[in-house]
Amino acid sequence: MSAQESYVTEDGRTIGPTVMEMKNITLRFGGVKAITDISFDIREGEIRAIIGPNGAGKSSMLNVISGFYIPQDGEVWYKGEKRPPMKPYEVAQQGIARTFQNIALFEGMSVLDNVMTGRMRQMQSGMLAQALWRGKAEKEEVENREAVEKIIDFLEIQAIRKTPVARLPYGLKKRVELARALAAEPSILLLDEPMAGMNVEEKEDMSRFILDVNDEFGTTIALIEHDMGVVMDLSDRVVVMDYGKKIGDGTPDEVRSNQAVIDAYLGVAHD
Ligand SMILES: Nc1ncnc2c1ncn2[C@@H]1O[C@H](COP(=O)(O)OP(=O)(O)OP(=O)(O)O)[C@@H](O)[C@H]1O
Repeated sequence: MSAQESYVTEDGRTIGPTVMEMKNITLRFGGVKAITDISFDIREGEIRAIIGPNGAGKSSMLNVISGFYIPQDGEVWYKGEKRPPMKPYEVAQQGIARTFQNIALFEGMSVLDNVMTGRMRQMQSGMLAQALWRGKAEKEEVENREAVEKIIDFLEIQAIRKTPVARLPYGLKKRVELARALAAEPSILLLDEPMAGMNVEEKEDMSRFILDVNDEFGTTIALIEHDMGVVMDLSDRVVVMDYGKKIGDGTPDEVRSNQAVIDAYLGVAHD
């Protein structure tokens, strides 16, 4: 499949051309090489997982994609253009939203207000415009509320929309974080270990919501995950990292039968 071609998956979803490309990325922290010469692409509309054992470099890679880290070597290409070094907020403005492994919500604020903060990118009118031209600001406010309410409905969190986040159980907080990221209407949604710390039921719920988001909104999703099992049913393609290197890349079936991947997960010594 060429980078420009689209294809239809077995379950009838259309996967488009390449939207993001990591080319020969190397990232060091002092003497530690967290990522060594890794290349892979992300296609429009796909669910792309990056997996690997502890310390493999997954978080580092997610942080390169989201602009938190600038790699010493390599290039990030987005929508056909090489991305210059950017601040994380600039990357977010380009339509790349993320969630965090350790939930980063405003605990004292309600679910609704937390999700509203995800709309910052869409809020055009500044203070002056609001003062001079109330109509525009009001129209925007209505649009923002409508978009947020749609997401709240979609993720089935209506019942807790007024509840302060601090009072919610872990699994629901994760869902609120997903809602906030979605409120930005991202082209690419980055999920940092979305299932970490969840019980089986919460994992099943989160998997379903990730699939539904991808299906309903056509959002491209890249996620990192430690646990190989949970992503295999979810992902179209999987990158496998180990000790900062890419050791596998392909469909879940291809990756599952890759000997280097099996060895890495069984903890077989490497040279
Ligand atoms: N800020 C940092 N400073 C120094 N070394 C770091 C930093 N962040 C990561 N590393 C090192 O880079 C390597 C890759 O770490 P990274 O957190 O990216 O792996 P990971 O696959 O996400 O691991 P985990 O599954 O445990 O979260 C590790 O050796 C780690 O100690």
